[in-house]
Amino acid sequence: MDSKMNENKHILEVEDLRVSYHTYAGEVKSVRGVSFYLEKGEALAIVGESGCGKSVTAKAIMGLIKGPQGEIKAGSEIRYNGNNILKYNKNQWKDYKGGECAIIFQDALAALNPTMRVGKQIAENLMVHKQMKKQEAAREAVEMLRRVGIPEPEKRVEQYPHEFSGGMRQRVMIAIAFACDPNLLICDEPTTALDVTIQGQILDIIKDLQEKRKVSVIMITHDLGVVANIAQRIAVMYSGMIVESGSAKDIFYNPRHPYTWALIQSVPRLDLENKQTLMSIPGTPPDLLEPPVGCPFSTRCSYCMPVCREAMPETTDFREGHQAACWLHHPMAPKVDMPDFRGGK
Ligand SMILES: Nc1ncnc2c1ncn2[C@@H]1O[C@H](COP(=O)(O)OP(=O)(O)OP(=O)(O)O)[C@@H](O)[C@H]1O
Repeated sequence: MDSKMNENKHILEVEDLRVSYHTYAGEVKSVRGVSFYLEKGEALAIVGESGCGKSVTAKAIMGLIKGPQGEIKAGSEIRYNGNNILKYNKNQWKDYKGGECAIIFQDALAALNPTMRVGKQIAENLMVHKQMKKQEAAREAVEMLRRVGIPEPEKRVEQYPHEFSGGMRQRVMIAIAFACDPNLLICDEPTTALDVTIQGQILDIIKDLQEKRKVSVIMITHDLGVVANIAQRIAVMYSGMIVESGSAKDIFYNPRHPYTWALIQSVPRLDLENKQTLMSIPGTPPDLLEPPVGCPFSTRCSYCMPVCREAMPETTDFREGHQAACWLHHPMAPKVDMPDFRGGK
């Protein structure tokens, strides 16, 4: 990737990110050479099963990997508007974390301050990041709650987080995140704990704010179904690596990695009506204490060839921006029948 050429287009470029945790059991290699970019104003989804390194990647971008247990390996780069944030000094981190990027976690109750009324929590952000006066910030806090769909916001600003339902608390988190007016928003499983109807409402709010404010979004989820309407591009993660990435259309209709095939077959598709059999992926992901030398998916892959257990596959480029790391795409690999995901009625 030519970083200079893309500096104006890409708000974020992650290159060869490697993150480990040092535990009593040994070194957990949580993220093992992840590279991706995020264009200004776009929404990118990072999708994969639990434990594949999605949250650790998000934490690295937010500067939340703490030593001595957590270590970002030398050679990793996270460039925000062209500058490697891993080389930031204290003040640069403060500006970046305070005003440039925000994160929405799955567990809103843990992320909110239980001792402070929600209106005050939003207003404080507005006072710090938008230099508003107290009264103006209090008025704007009401407006922000209204914008994220909280009824009777004038009353609700006076309440504490425990007085809100799960879905309403998630809306408060979104309001707080947007109060900083971020250019980059990371949503880490923002709807996982919520029921399906509320999930849809929360995703709509994020999508609406993203489009109106031209915020660049990274949406992290284990559920491919969640990203279909929100993400323009998708990166599929497995065992600390990105195994496939491309436009949402490429990933849903023309996926090239057997893990993506398995993921898609585990998500219900409305356009296939009753023609689809849902599958779960047999087996478990590899232990990140001792990741395999070959393709990490080889132990669960029904297309596995002997070479897959011996060496990591190279990345193959397909259509523009669509890549997958799988030996099946080597020009000399035996031809196999790939599943057809074009679907439709
Ligand atoms: N503080 C930590 N100490 C030790 N290991 C950790 C720590 N945080 C994460 N890990 C390990 O790093 C790996 C990746 O974890 P991560 O939380 O990024 O997964 P994930 O894909 O976000 O899954 P989930 O959705 O379940 O959080 C896992 O094996 C996890 O056990």
